[in-house]
Amino acid sequence: MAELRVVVAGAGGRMGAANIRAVTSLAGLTLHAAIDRAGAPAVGRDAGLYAGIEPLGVEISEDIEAALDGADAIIDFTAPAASVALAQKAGARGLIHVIGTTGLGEADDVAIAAAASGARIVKSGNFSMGVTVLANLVRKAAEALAEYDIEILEMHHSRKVDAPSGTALLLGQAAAEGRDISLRDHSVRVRDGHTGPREKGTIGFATLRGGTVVGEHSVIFAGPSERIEMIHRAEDRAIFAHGAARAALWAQSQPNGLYAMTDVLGL
Ligand SMILES: NC(=O)C1=CN([C@@H]2O[C@H](COP(=O)(O)OP(=O)(O)OC[C@H]3O[C@@H](n4cnc5c(N)ncnc54)[C@H](OP(=O)(O)O)[C@@H]3O)[C@@H](O)[C@H]2O)C=CC1
Ligand SMILES: O=C(O)C1=N[C@H](C(=O)O)C[C@H](O)C1
Repeated sequence: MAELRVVVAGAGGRMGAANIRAVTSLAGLTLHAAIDRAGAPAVGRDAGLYAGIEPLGVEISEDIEAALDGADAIIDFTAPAASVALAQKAGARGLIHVIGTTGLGEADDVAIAAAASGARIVKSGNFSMGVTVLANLVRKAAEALAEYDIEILEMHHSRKVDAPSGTALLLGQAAAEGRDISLRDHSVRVRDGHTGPREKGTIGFATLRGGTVVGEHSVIFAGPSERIEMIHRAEDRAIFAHGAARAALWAQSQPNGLYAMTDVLGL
């Protein structure tokens, strides 16, 4: 099979750099173009040098349409509005679109699902193998421990702009599926002041921010006289970038549609 020609979106960002390193180091992919927000400081810089590796001769560009000409796939860890716009372009051109962006609203999700009629879109709040497997374990534990209270705690670096994290919501969704309830109707995202006792059957979220933490998530099942804690600690952004690259390669042999990382891993 020919090498997959990948456009890395958000090339000037933390994940953009990790994605450039992954795409240029893994077999089966080639860096076709790198793009960033119009006017961003990375625009005009060599994508390799910006990502801390050797020069690649690929300049980070703000011209999205030119970048997509001749491309097969977009790996996109940017911002919600940018990801929706890229999904629509991927749909119009029949591309593969891997979306790692978090903080998407309901309208964004609807627009991305609509774009997937013309594209192969793989979207996940976390592209690591560890979290994808953890979500399956959480679903099973939530079902088996039907009476236990579920709390999800996450900590990320001080530059993160959305909360709860996409991963916390993904794990919450897995727990809700295990309980056969709607996460939207059962989640408690903030506690402050005189809250009263915990409402039975809810899924609580707590958010910590600070320093350079790549990403830590705990799912706590608290029952009578015992507690189970499932913890994932991300140590390097390469785990997300490698998962995204794997998703792009997997999507090559799929029909148009919207997929999750569980589909990629066959879970
Ligand atoms: N699903 C997963 O596995 C993971 C998801 N993420 C998510 O990925 C996203 C990015 O994270 P991170 O790299 O840390 O954030 P950064 O802020 O470091 O990077 C985001 C990049 O996207 C750029 N950008 C913003 N708007 C546009 C646009 N319209 N077109 C092109 N580029 C744009 C930003 O430019 P500028 O700064 O100039 O605005 C920046 O370079 C977040 O939503 C984060 O939560 C992160 C890690 C793993
Ligand atoms: O913004 C980040 O950094 C991360 N975002 C994702 C999330 O919101 O869960 C994934 C990872 O935890 C890092």
